[in-house]
This record gives sequence, structure tokens and C-alpha cells, in this order.
Amino acid sequence: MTAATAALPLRADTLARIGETVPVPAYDRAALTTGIVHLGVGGFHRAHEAMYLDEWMNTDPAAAEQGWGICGVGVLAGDERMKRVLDEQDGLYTLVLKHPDGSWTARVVGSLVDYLWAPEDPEAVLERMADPATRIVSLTVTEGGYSIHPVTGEFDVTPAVQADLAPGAVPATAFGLVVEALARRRERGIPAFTVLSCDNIQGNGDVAARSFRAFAELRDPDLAGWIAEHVRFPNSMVDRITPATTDDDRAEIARRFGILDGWPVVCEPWVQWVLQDEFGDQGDAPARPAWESVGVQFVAEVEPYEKMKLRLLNASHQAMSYLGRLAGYDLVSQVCRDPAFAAFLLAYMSEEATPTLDPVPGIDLDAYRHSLIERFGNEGVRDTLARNCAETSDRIPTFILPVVRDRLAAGGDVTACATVIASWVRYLGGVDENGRPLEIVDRNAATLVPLAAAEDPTAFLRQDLFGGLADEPRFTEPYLWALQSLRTRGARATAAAVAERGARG
Ligand SMILES: NC(=O)c1ccc[n+]([C@@H]2O[C@H](COP(=O)([O-])OP(=O)(O)OC[C@H]3O[C@@H](n4cnc5c(N)ncnc54)[C@H](O)[C@@H]3O)[C@@H](O)[C@H]2O)c1
Ligand SMILES: O=P(O)(O)OC[C@@H](O)[C@@H](O)[C@H](O)[C@H](O)CO
Repeated sequence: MTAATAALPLRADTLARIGETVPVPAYDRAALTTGIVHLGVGGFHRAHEAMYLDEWMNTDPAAAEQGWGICGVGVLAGDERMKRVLDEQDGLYTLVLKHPDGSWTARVVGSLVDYLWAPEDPEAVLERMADPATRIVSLTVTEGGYSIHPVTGEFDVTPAVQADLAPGAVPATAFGLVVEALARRRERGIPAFTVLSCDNIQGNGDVAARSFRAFAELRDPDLAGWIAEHVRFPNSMVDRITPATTDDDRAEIARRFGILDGWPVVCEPWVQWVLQDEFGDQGDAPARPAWESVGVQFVAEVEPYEKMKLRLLNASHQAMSYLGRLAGYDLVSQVCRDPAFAAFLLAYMSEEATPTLDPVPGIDLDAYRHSLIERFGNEGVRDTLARNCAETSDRIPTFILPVVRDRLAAGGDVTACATVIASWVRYLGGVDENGRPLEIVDRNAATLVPLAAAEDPTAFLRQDLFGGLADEPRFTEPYLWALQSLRTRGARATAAAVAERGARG
């Protein structure tokens, strides 16, 4: 395919022709019924869970007969565009893997068979979740989507949650929707569905259980008791770097593969899913897809895998992003190909994060750390630092602060972690070291920006989310050092200095 003019719009009726160029679903989509409702259909769900299902149904002719098609649900107002695009494309989308050598491989994924936008039709969402055919409700609603307080770990009753708890309210949050659907199932004698969180949170299933049960408790304690008894919340470790799709991606997909796709997904080739096999009984119907036949790892204890991934991969994204942006970089691959920053990341991973991990069955942690530097360095992926700099007040408490707490408890040094927090403070200054503006995307920006600019450099650490770190000299000493170093020497030299100075305890 050479000219975009020859490209075909992606739809059910063009699929056979598109299939002459790229692999398309081998199963009969028209006959595929829904068994999973997924809340938060963004890039990641489509690169991961939906892809695994598609692969399973492509490789096992009997799989599609089990009715595991996905009905996507958009909960937020901003999901309207996804609704329009997926409706126009009959739920189909292109998944493109970007390889380190610059080549792209594409396929069309067909496991998403329907999409409902909750603000438009909440009743349809509720009835789809209450339908006995729905056996799993999965979620990728971001770290902030569980309304968990960063320090207490308790459910936060935000104004949106409060509104969903009002008598007669039409549910508008994930909590309101899921709990109302469970109430209907209980009333109708239908087994509870399994709630499967696929977000990057330590103990994501346990956290989801805490949030949904807390909401139910506030709504109706009897219902909360039924949920505690019947709803399963498996934990999982999920992994595939999936940057936001750009217009350049769309144009290139038309050029390379002849597909006009309104919202394709682009990602790295690596994919991993480690899942706890805790799915609620569904009577005669299977409780979950046979994902193990396409490489999903089912294990009894997911925690060591989650911890490894969150503290090495996701925390490294935080560790590189503010420093990298301050130094003038835009892409993850650029920072990781700079030896000073690569050394800083390896120092953070091996000296501060790894000592806090438990042994991970079957994983060589040294090889894992180096594989991360390689994955980050994949120039084809074009993951932006800006993506990882957004909503920091959710991400730092999820990925970096647990390492700080464990290190301090064990009497270890936290210089690299403190440097990451200091780089966030510098980043909130809104300009990089070359005077270029830095965009601050954080729902708490109005609080964060003035605190970062305060005369007392520890004022920033007095926020709730740091849980008392301002009074911990073993943290404030390296933090003040890093702030000063960033001011006087800049991000690159500071990163190099941390890497050179090595572990101090
Ligand atoms: N992108 C990745 O590389 C990646 C990899 C592993 C895991 N994840 C997990 O998936 C999540 C989503 O990533 P993505 O790349 O798909 O993002 P995305 O921006 O493409 O999609 C996010 C989706 O979540 C929805 N959402 C956000 N907040 C919500 C809320 N409070 N309630 C309900 N819905 C909400 C949005 O409306 C959107 O549909 C991440 O936060 C992370 O936990 C992402
Ligand atoms: O998506 P978040 O907010 O959980 O974290 C940002 C990135 O670290 C994350 O998306 C990674 O790319 C992903 O977790 C890789 O599997």
C-alpha cells in the first residue's frame, strides 16, 4: 500500500478486503455475544485484554461460542468520541506493534462488539451489566478512578460519589453503575459478576474490592454484605507500553496498511498479564476465558509481580519524565538513550527499588531491569514524557512513595527517589532549562504550583499525600540536596551525580 487515497475505512463491510493486507478476526463476529463489560476503553484495554481475547478466539475455533465478546462502556463525558468512532467502525480497530527496528505490524481486533456511553444511556449500561450473560466487569479507569485516599488508603467520598449516593440518583460514576448492577443481579437471583481491575495499582483487585464495597456499604449495608460474600476481585499485573494515538499514527496506518481508522491503537511488542485465578462461579457457564492458552500467566500470588512492575517500570517512568522534560527531551526513548539518565534509572532500580521487592518466581531481576531500559529505548514507540508527567498527584503516591516508605523503614538511602520528587517540584515551575514552557496536567495543579514555588522548600512535602515526609531528615536531606543541584547544575548533571554516588545504605 503506497497511497492514502487507496485506503479503506475500517468497518464490518470492508473487513474482507482489509484482510487481504493485514490479519483480521477469523471468528464470526456477527454471532459473538457479550460476556465482559469493560469500563474505560482507552488505548491500553484495546492493546491488552481485548487483544488477548481476540487472539484466543482466532486460535481456538470453539472459543467464540463461549460468548466472551466485550461491551465497552465510557463512563466520562470525554468518552463520547470513542463512542462515535467505534460505532462508525462496528467496534473494529487496528492494533499496531512498533518494533525497535522501525517496522510496524498490524492486525484488526474484533473482540469489542458493542460500546455504550453511560452519560447518554445509563440504563442500557446497567442492564448490560445486570444481564446474566455478563460474567466479568473489567476496568481501566486509571489510578485516580478508585477514589482511594493516598495516605489512609480509605475510600474518599468525593462530590461525584456523594451525588451517586443520593436517593433516586441515576448512577454516573463507576461505583454507582457497578453497585446498582450488582443490586439488580442480587434481586433477580443472578450470580454476581467478577470485577477485574486492570489498572496499575498494587493489589488492584483488593483496592477495587475496598472501593466498591465501601460505596455499597454507604448505599445499603445488606447489599454490601452480599457483595462481600459473592463478588470476586482478582489481582493482576498488566503490562504493555501503550502511548496515546497521534494523527501521525493514523496517517501512517493509512499509508502502510491502507486502513482509515479513526482511533487505532499503537504499542510496543512486549505484553504481559499475570492474573490471580479468582473468578466467581457462573453455574454452567465458564467463569473466565481460557486466557492461559494465549500466554496469560495464572498464579496464586500476584503481589510480587505487581510490585516488581510498578516499582521498576512505572516508577522509572516517573523517575525519568520530570528530569527528562527539564533537560529538554520530549520522548521516553531519548532520555533512555542518554547514558547519564540510563545510569540514573539503573541506580534507582537496583539500589532503591529492588531491595524493597520480594523474590519473583521465574524472574531474573537484573535481566528485567536491563530489559526495561531496552523497552524504553525503542525509538519506534514514541512514548512521550508528557504522557507520564500528567496526573502526577496520582502517580507519585502509587509508584514512588511506597518505595520511599519501605526504604526508610529498612534504614536505606532514598537519594534517587528524593531526586524524583525534587524534579517534580522543579517541573511545576512551568519552564524547562532552556526556557521552554512545560504543561502541567494535574487536577490538583492549583494547589501544587504555589506550593512548589513557596520560599520554604519543605512546604511542598507538607501535603497530605507525603504522609509526614517533611519531618523525616533522612528524606529531606537528599531532597534539599537534589533541589539545589537541579537549580545550579541542571537535571542531567544531577542524574549523573546520583548514579555516580551510588547507594549509601
Ligand atoms: N497506557 C499504558 O501503557 C498502560 C499500561 C498498563 C496499564 N495501564 C492502565 O490503564 C489505565 C488507562 O490507560 P490508557 O492508556 O488506556 O488511558 P486512556 O486515556 O487511553 O483511557 C483511559 C480511560 O479511562 C477512563 N477514565 C478515566 N478516569 C475515569 C474515572 N474516574 N471513572 C471512569 N472512567 C475513567 C477514561 O474516560 C478513558 O476511557 C492507566 O491509568 C493504567 O492504570 C495503562
Ligand atoms: O498509565 P499509568 O498512569 O498507570 O502509568 C503511566 C505509565 O507508566 C504506564 O502507562 C506504562 O506505560 C504501563 O504501565 C506499561 O505497562
